[in-house]
Amino acid sequence: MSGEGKEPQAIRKLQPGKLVIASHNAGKVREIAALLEGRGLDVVSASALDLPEPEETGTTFVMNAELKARAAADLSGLPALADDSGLCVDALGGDPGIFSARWGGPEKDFGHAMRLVEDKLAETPDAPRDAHFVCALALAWPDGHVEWFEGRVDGTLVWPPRGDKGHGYDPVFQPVGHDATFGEMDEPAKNEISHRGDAFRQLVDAVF
Ligand SMILES: O=c1nc[nH]c2c1ncn2[C@H]1C[C@H](O)[C@@H](COP(=O)(O)OP(=O)(O)OP(=O)(O)O)O1
Ligand SMILES: [Mg+2]
Repeated sequence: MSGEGKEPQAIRKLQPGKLVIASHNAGKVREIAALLEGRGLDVVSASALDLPEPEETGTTFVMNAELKARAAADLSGLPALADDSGLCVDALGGDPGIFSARWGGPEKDFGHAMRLVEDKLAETPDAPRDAHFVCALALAWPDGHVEWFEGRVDGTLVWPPRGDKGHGYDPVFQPVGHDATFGEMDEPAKNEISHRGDAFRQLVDAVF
C-alpha cells in the first residue's frame, strides 16, 4: 500500500443512447459521426437541434471545446461532444491556432483563409513550412462532468491548394510521410492519421 493521495478519478463511461455533436461545422460533424459509428450511439448535431453557436471566448483549444460541450449539454439535457480544432503554423507563431475558423471571416471562406496563411508565410520565404493540426475533444454531461482528449498531426503547408475532398484548410496540409494533402484523401484515410482521429482513438479507449 502506498501513498495517502486520492485515487485517480475514474473516467466516466458513455452509455448507449443519444449524443449531441456540439458543432455547427458540417465537415467536422460528418467526420465525427463516422468515427463514432457502430457504438450504439444515436448522434444528433447541434445544428439539427437548433442550438445556438456559443461565442468561443477561451484562450486554448481545450477551453473552447469545454465551453461548447457544456453549453450543448445544458441546453439539451443530453451528453454532448464538442471539438475545437485548428491549424498551427510554426513560422507564424502558432497562428491561426484557435482563430482558424475566424480567419475564414463571416462567410467561412477557407479559400480566403488559406491565402491569408500563404501571404503571411510569403513574407519570410525561407521560413520552414511546418504546421500541425490540433483537435481538442470535450465530452460533457448535463450534471457538469467533463472528460477531455487532445490529438495532433504534423505536416507541411503546400501551395497551391490541392484536392476537394475535405474541408477547411485540408487542401494545403500535407501530413508527414504522405504525398497527398488531406484534401486529396478519402475520409477514412484522413481519419486514420488526422488530429481528430488521434483524439477519437483516445476517447474511444477511455469512455467505451
Ligand atoms: O480536419 C480539419 N481540416 C481542415 N481544417 C480544419 C480541420 N479541423 C479544424 N480545421 C480548421 C477549420 C475549422 O473551421 C477550424 C476549427 O474551428 P472550430 O471553432 O473548432 O470549429 P468551427 O467553428 O468550424 O465549428 P464548431 O465550433 O461549431 O465546431 O479549424
Ligand atoms: Mg467554432
